[in-house]
Amino acid sequence: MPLDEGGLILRDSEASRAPILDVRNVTRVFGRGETRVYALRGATLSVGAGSLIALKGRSGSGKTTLLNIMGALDAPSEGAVFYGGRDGSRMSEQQKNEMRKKEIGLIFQSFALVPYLSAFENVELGLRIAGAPASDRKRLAEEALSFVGLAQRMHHRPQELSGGEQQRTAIARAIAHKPKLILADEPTAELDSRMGKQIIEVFRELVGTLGVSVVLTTHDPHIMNLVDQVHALEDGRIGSDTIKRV
Ligand SMILES: Nc1ncnc2c1ncn2[C@@H]1O[C@H](COP(=O)(O)OP(=O)(O)OP(=O)(O)O)[C@@H](O)[C@H]1O
Repeated sequence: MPLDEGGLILRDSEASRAPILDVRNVTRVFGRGETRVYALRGATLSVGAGSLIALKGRSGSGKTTLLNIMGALDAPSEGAVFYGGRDGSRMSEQQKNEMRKKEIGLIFQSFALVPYLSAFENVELGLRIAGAPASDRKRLAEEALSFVGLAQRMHHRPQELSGGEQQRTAIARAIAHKPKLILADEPTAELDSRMGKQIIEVFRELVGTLGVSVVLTTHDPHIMNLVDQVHALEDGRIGSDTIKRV
């Protein structure tokens, strides 16, 4: 019987059946008194293995807050989050850090690449932070950059790459350590529609070939047509117009 890091004992069948991420009735409140803001009010979402999911919603609807909680960068005020069956509230900060480094890949809108490092060096730095052994880093970085179609451009710095290539470098950095879950906050917002579509194709291939799950936020209706599920956030709730395509 596997003993998970949070100390919960799971039966084999339960462990394999558990969604990779389960957000249950999560409320997140910021501030106190008159400045109190409910960023999430009872949001529930389950992410199965190998799914490509979009979160949509107007500005301030709680998308980034939900993504941060999914990535264990933030914790709910009420409700529960289970990471692969592990109850987040029973995990220490160190356990969450380890999980984040090994099991989750984060991609931000602004790419967050180090400007004076090449694409390869940016990905290698990410692997170093994730604790990948030195002997594996070169191979893993090259594999990830080839996967996103940057084998020929990996020794260029971000400023010598197009917006789409920079975003693909950020994806390579997020996938190089082979996480189970990728969380991407508006990954296509700064790209034109053709490049945005290419990025979704990279995610689609990750989901199809490696069984990774991707949750992204977007305002773009074209992107929503390309994913498996679209969940609408409205005033901190996951609304009834959730569309499921699978
Ligand atoms: N650290 C914080 N302190 C106080 N209020 C916050 C904090 N983070 C978010 N909020 C508030 O919570 C609400 C939800 O914010 P969030 O960033 O999750 O929305 P969003 O849907 O991602 O918006 P956008 O599309 O503009 O990025 C907003 O009203 C925001 O002002």
